[in-house]
Amino acid sequence: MTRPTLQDHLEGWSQADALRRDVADAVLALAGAGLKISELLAAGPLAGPLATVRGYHADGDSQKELDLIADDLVRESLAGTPVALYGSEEADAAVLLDAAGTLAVAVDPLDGSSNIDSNATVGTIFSILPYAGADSLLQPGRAQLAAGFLLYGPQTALVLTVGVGTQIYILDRASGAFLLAEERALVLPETAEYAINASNLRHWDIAIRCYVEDCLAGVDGPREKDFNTRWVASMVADVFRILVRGGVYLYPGDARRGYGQGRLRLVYEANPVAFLMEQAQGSATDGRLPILDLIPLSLHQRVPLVFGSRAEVERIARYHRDAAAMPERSPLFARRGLLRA
Ligand SMILES: O=P(O)(O)OC[C@H]1O[C@](O)(COP(=O)(O)O)[C@@H](O)[C@@H]1O
Ligand SMILES: [Mg+2]
Ligand SMILES: [Mg+2]
Repeated sequence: MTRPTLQDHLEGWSQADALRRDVADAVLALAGAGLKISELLAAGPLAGPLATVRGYHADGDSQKELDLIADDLVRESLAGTPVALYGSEEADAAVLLDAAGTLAVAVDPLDGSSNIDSNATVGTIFSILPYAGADSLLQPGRAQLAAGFLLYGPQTALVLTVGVGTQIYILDRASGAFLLAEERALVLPETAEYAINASNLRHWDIAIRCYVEDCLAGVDGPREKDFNTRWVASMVADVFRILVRGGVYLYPGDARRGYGQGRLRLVYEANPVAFLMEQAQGSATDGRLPILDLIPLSLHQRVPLVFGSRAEVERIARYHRDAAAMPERSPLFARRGLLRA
C-alpha cells in the first residue's frame, strides 16, 4: 500500500492558494525540526546532558537543556519560511523573523520535559495563525490556520489539522518522510478512561473532586461503570492516546500558589490541542467556555484545560456550571463519598 507523504497531502490541500502554501511550508519546516529533535531523544544521554536544568521561567518552571535546544532547532527551521512572528514557550516575548511573512507561529518546543531522562514520550506542539502585527499570537484559537504536534515515542508521529479533520502521520525512518497513517482521527464520544495528576487532589475545586470521585466509585457510584486512570505527565502522549481510543484529560486550576489557572498555556498548548480535538469530533473547555473561544490576554497565560471525549468534557463543564448536576450532592452518594474533604 502506498501511503501519501505529508508533503503530498499538504500539496493536495494547498493547490494554488498562496496562504495555504505558506502554511504547508511552515508545517514541513516544523516536521524537519521534529526529525532532528527525535534523533536527539533517541540518542538520549549519548547526545549530552539533555535533562540538565539550564534556567527558569519567570513563573518558576525549569528550562532543561533539550527545551532550549529544541527551541533553537524550531526557530532555525522556520527562518526562510513565510513565518513572520515566532513565539516560544521558552522565551518571554515573540520574535520577528520576517516582517514580510504571512504567518505567526506559537510553539511549545518540548512538551512533557519532566520525562526527558525517563525515556518516555515527549513532543513539540505548534499553532499557526495569520500574521497581523505584533499581537498576532493573541488571536483566539478559532483563528488558527493549522495546529499539531510531533510526538517522540516508539514511533515519531506528526498529528496535524489544517481545518479538514485531524490527520496522523508516522515518520518512515528509511526515507525520512512522514507517511499518512490516519486520515480522519476520531475521538470516541464516550469513554471510561480519564487522565489527571491525582497528587493534586487536595487542591482541586469541588466540581473536579466530584467528577473524579464519581469515576473512582466505579460500578458502585453514580456513573455505574468502572473507570481506568492514565497519566503520562506528557500532555502530547495523552492527546495521542485520546485520539486513538478516547478518554478525557484534565489539568484544572487548583489552590496551589500560581496554579489558579492550572498549568497549561493557552497560546502554546491549549489552543492547538483544542483545534485538533474539535477537528476529531472531541472537545476542549476551560470548564466554562470552549477553549477556542477564549481571547488570550498575554502570551504565557495559563488556562484550566479539559479535553477529549465529548460526553465527559460536557459532563465536567456541567459540574462547573451547575452544582446541582454533581451526583456528589445527592444524599445517597454522599454517604459513599471516597474523597470528602
Ligand atoms: O508535572 P505535572 O504537574 O503532572 O504536569 C504535567 C503536565 O505538564 C506538562 O508537562 C506541561 O508541559 P511542559 O513540559 O512543556 O512544561 C504537560 O505535558 C503535562 O501533562
Ligand atoms: Mg508543554
Ligand atoms: Mg515545554
